[in-house]
Amino acid sequence: MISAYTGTQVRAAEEPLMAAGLGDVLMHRAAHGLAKAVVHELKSHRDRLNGASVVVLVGTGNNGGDGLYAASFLAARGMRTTAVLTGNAAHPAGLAAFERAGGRVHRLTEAALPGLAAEAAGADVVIDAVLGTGAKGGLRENAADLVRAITDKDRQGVVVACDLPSGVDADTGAAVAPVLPADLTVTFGGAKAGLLADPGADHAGRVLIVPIGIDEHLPQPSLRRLEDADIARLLPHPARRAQKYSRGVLGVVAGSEDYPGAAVLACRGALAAGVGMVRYLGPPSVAHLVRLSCPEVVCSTGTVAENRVQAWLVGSGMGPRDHEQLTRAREAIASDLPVVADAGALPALPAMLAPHVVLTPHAGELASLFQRLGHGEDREAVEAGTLGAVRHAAERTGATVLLKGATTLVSAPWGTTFSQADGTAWLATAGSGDVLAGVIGALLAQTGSDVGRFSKAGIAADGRWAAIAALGTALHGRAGRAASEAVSGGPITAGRIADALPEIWGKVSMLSNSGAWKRNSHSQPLR
Ligand SMILES: NC(=O)C1=CN([C@@H]2O[C@H](COP(=O)(O)OP(=O)(O)OC[C@H]3O[C@@H](n4cnc5c(N)ncnc54)[C@H](OP(=O)(O)O)[C@@H]3O)[C@@H](O)[C@H]2O)[C@@H](O)CC1
Ligand SMILES: Nc1ncnc2c1ncn2[C@@H]1O[C@H](COP(=O)(O)OP(=O)(O)O)[C@@H](O)[C@H]1O
Ligand SMILES: [K+]
Repeated sequence: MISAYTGTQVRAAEEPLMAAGLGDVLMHRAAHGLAKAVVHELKSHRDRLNGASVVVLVGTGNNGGDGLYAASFLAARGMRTTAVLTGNAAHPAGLAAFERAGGRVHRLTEAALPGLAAEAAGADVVIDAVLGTGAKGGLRENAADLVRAITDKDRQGVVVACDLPSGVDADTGAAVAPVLPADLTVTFGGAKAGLLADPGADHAGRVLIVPIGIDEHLPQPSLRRLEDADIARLLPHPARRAQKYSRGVLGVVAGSEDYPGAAVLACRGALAAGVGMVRYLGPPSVAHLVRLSCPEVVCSTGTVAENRVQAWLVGSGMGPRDHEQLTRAREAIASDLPVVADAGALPALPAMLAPHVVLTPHAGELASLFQRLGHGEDREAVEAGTLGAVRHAAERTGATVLLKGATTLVSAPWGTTFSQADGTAWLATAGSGDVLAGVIGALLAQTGSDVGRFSKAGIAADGRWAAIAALGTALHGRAGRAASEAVSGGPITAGRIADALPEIWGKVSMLSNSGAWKRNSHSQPLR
């Protein structure tokens, strides 16, 4: 599991060590980690480190100090290093170390700007050490002009951000332009939440976490990301004496005369994600198509209450005129069972929901939801601050909210938040969200009542709905990537995501099963 923290949390964790006089030690650890990462980047791009050119953009605070110390280590290894001081001061000890190591120092003035921008654009590495966790707002004046000038040029080398790209908010991921987009962000003490939420994640590139010895002082993370080992631990496996009902039944209320395909894709997603059975409720023409496409699905009639299931999926491919389906959706939401409420169900929600109801809007749908709730956040505002938006929506509705996008965020109403970025942009294809809703529905049906599975992984009972939604997102993303890789990185259709999912499930599960497999391979076969 990747844990991420707000800037304030990390600074508070540094506090006891600072008070013990270890501030310099922390900074040296950070700077060493940054320098090592730069060397690693350089080695993957060129044969010799000697003579490589490094330009470090330096701010007035400790972030600039990290950059200067890191650059001094690089200068000592024979690299041509230039520091551009963007403010009227710089970390004194860091600057002295840099000058001792033979680095060149330039102050950023209007006159010097074009030349320095050209040097940065031509450098093998640019280190962005202008602003870190202490920043308020975006880059000021000259520094902003310099970043614009560098961005406008054809760059040769890589950009490495020190702690976070300057202009990105460490807590929220909101960004104030201009931001120099990084290929790699080297972050200290713990990942900053803003690196795992868009638009911050857009600017961060790859993220490397450098430990600086503050782990024991870090609080509960503000944001988490499931990795392969977590997925392996959380995925359900049928007990030896399982039968289809004990494995979980998902009721699907989706599709309409206008969008029958959504029902099919939701069912395919659910079937691929290991559910014991899918029961479909909907118009006869859609049920006919579902039967033809997925003969495994049992099509039922009657009300929601008349159909026994462990979880519901409602809303995919439904419109405002699909009254019978909307009635079913409302009944499912009012039941005490876990529910995924997707697409067409979102406008039909009651004012107050509970965490076992998982809403799955994209940014546009979340903006519409806010407008119905009397809040002014439009789509642009949601996209400019996805983490704030998803948390606000969860608090306002009482539901678990999953905001879809390149980075998908899931928030429980009291703040357990997950960020998953497992997929590929090829997932942005019609029907992809229907498959995701099916996958999450299937996982709710299988694991919703299994509180122990999540508590063993450190996830509180009330946070498990968000964890299940994150788990589904992680599988969906990985399946999309695998489907695209199967066609050499080419485009995919939504159905392919479902087709690729069982193998992804199997491969990831082998991580947790490997111990048992080893034991089995040593045991004698029965004769
Ligand atoms: N604690 C430690 O020992 C460790 C800290 N570490 C490192 O320290 C970083 C945090 O350092 P920090 O607190 O000095 O803040 P930082 O992000 O450098 O910026 C604040 C400075 O910039 C200025 N400024 C503010 N806003 C601005 C703007 N919009 N545009 C321009 N300038 C602006 C503001 O001055 P002002 O002009 O407002 O008076 C202030 O001087 C952290 O991210 C990590 O890299 C690591 O080494 C681990 C050990
Ligand atoms: N650029 C992207 N990179 C990765 N995943 C994406 C990207 N854009 C969309 N997705 C994912 O694709 C799915 C699209 O869902 P949705 O917008 O509901 O599509 P539809 O309504 O057509 O089914 C979501 O899971 C979303 O997170
Ligand atoms: K920075």
